[in-house]
Amino acid sequence: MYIVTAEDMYEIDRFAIDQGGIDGTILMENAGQAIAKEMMIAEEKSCHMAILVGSGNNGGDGFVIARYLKNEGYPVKVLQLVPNEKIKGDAAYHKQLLIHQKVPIQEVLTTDKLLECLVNVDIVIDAILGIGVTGEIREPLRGMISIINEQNARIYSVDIPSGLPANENHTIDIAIKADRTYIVEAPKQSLFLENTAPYYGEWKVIPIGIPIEAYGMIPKVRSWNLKDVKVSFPKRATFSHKGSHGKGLVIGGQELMPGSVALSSRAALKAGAGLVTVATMERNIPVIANYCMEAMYQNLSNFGHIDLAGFDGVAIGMGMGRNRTAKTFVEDVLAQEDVPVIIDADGLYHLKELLGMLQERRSPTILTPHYGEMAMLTNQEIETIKKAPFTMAKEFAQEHQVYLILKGKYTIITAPDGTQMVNATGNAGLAKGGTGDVLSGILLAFIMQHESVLEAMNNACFIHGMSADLRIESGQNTVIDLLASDVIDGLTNVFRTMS
Ligand SMILES: NC(=O)C1=CN([C@@H]2O[C@H](COP(=O)(O)OP(=O)(O)OC[C@H]3O[C@@H](n4cnc5c(N)ncnc54)[C@H](O)[C@@H]3O)[C@@H](O)[C@H]2O)[C@@H](O)CC1
Ligand SMILES: Nc1ncnc2c1ncn2[C@@H]1O[C@H](COP(=O)(O)OP(=O)(O)O)[C@@H](O)[C@H]1O
Ligand SMILES: [K+]
Repeated sequence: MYIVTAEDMYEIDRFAIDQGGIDGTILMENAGQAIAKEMMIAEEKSCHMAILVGSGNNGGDGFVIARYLKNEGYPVKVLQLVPNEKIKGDAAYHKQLLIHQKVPIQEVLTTDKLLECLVNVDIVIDAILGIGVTGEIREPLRGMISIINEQNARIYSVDIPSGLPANENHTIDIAIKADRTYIVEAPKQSLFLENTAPYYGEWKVIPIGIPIEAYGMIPKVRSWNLKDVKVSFPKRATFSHKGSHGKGLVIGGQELMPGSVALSSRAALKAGAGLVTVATMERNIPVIANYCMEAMYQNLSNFGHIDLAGFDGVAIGMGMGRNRTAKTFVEDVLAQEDVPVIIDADGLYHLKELLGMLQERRSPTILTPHYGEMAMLTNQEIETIKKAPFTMAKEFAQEHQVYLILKGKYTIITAPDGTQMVNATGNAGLAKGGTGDVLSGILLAFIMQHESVLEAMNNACFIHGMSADLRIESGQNTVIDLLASDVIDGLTNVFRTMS
């Protein structure tokens, strides 16, 4: 599933029409028909539906939906919120089909009239504005959107809640607050942003018959799914030995934070790493070993140099602390260019002063900031990152030539060439200390076992979230009591589904 901007979507449509020879009216028919069918599954025939249409192609989808619902015997009324002369092109074609079918279309041009029309309506189908919205929402639509949001009726939006921008880095003016959105063909960026996602309500993507080649025209942003994981997940060879599965080093865990590296190292082993060594403070070793007795230990009490020779991957920074000596380790590790390095948590704090070293590295560097850490690394406000996470992540990864995992409800994974993936697994149970440490451990195991770093990152994020999801779905945990250690234990159930 590709994730698009409004401009990408228009380009894809154009390709389908110009190169694929599919008429725009057919795409509109496909969209409207498929959405109407979804509505028929979701709603009883006794429901009173009002289909609200605007001037563009989004309104055109609305005319098609009305035709199919009416045909099936649903009591629908079509409210056209713009004057007749504004309905043009493909939308006008589908309006005409509706007229042929003797479906009345009411012109509703004032908020008062709209209020009258919405009395006794159970369901509003919002086909007012799509991805073509620009600037501030103008009257009378502005007032109308406000009124619609105040109704008790359930609201189903077509493609995007009307008024909401499709792209990141736009200010929300006023928009429909949908209960459910039927997204036409491909999710738009705003579906994945904290401030805009809630407007969509539940959502479903409706394919409309665009040829797959059309996606070759746009920058690749895709969501990673279980099928992708199954294809790319490495098989464990029957004659393998512990050396075949990677020798990983976990560095971190200052005196008051032994749990962090304990979680990372145990997660790495549970995720299949062959051998894991933990470099941490001497006093912490017995505590950590109690939780992860399969790991080996190195004493970090004397800050200085750690020789990475012989290791296939390193994860550094979890619970490492922010004192200056800890920074020397990050610097030391980055300078040893031949080993892939994952930098997390306090390691990112120290990295802030070492960003210049990143471009020089010959092996992959993987950074795993959450939004707060990303703001720190880029000298931006958290709100700025939240508003444009795709762009911020891409610019950073390309500038510093790093792999970047921007962690959140939707995690954005970016390669140094700007390729982006979105991971949607995981739930609010993960919003708790230690879950990021677990992700670092899984990542360490996977980068040592996958040929492609990007696939390793995608699979690590997917599986980390899936483990949390399965714990909740199976009833072993709730989103309240889920612990980072439960996510590690849950890996068994995830790997069971991989074969
Ligand atoms: N071939 C295609 O392009 C297809 C498009 N589809 C639908 O078409 C939609 C995009 O169509 P359009 O490009 O016509 O865009 P819209 O349907 O969003 O309509 C844009 C129109 O809305 C009005 N408008 C824009 N900003 C406004 C504002 N701030 N205040 C008040 N009015 C404003 C203007 O009259 C503008 O021309 C998609 O969201 C999707 O629903 C689907 O039918 C599938 C095929
Ligand atoms: N609401 C949420 N829904 C889904 N995943 C979440 C949510 N909150 C956090 N996560 C995931 O949990 C992890 C938290 O990482 P992080 O903030 O670094 O935790 P810590 O540093 O405490 O270990 C990330 O993988 C993030 O994507
Ligand atoms: K809409």
